[in-house]
Amino acid sequence: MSTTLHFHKYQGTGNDFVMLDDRAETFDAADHALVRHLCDRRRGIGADGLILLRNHPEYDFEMVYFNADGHLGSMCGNGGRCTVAFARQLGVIETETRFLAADGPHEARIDADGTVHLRMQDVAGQQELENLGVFLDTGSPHVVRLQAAGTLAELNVFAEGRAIRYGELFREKGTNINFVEAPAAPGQPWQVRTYERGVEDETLSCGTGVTAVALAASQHGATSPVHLRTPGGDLRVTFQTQPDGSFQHVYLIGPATRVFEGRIDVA
Ligand SMILES: N[C@H](CCC[C@H](N)C(=O)O)C(=O)O
Repeated sequence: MSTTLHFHKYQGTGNDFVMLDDRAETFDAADHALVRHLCDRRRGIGADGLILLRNHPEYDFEMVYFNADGHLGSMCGNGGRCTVAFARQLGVIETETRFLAADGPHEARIDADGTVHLRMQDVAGQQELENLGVFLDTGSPHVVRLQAAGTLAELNVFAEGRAIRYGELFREKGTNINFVEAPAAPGQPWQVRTYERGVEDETLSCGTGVTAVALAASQHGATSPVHLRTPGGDLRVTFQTQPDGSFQHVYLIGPATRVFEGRIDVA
């Protein structure tokens, strides 16, 4: 007997997600094949990831994020903003919230124009990687690699990202890789293109990725707020740098848009 699954589709700067209202906890989170199918752009709905919104006894809701490969991911910044917008659409929250995600509690608020300010976890610091760039954990693992001026648009992010993700350093757990070009003139944004683990391809934008880029950019003279431009749109990151090199009060700020809702047949 086939059943239908009611879903919503959201996107934040072009990073897109299937959102399921799973407050009744009927979705089997161990069904990786189903998540993969729903995220399939030819046979399913199509998305970079899938998110369950669930009830939680101590928070407004819990966000359970899966990568498009069907496996539970770590934190997703664009998905986090979309989940906040979805929670408001469902009437679970109004304009401010405290919710739980894979990397711990998050606070967020929604502006009148729909912009979501999402507080990220404090970040302990960054690690130098020889001949590669820096590594930071912003809820998900990220390499930040600075590119020479004028080279980002032509870069083969898929091939270069894949080589690092499956290279010796990261093969086992994988990593996301952000390729970055510094602003050509003051007031212009940092440009970012990201290869995402779990999607195993370039996505139009990655929220934890631009967060990592903004923090890394502070070592190259960038000050909060940092403006970032991804192929899918613009984001802002604000933060405070501590004397020990850690980062606190980290916020990812940007849009979260509902695109459509529908039903899909599932076996
Ligand atoms: N797109 C997400 C990142 C998902 C993280 C995932 N790709 C992983 O590390 O497994 C974001 O906006 O932060």
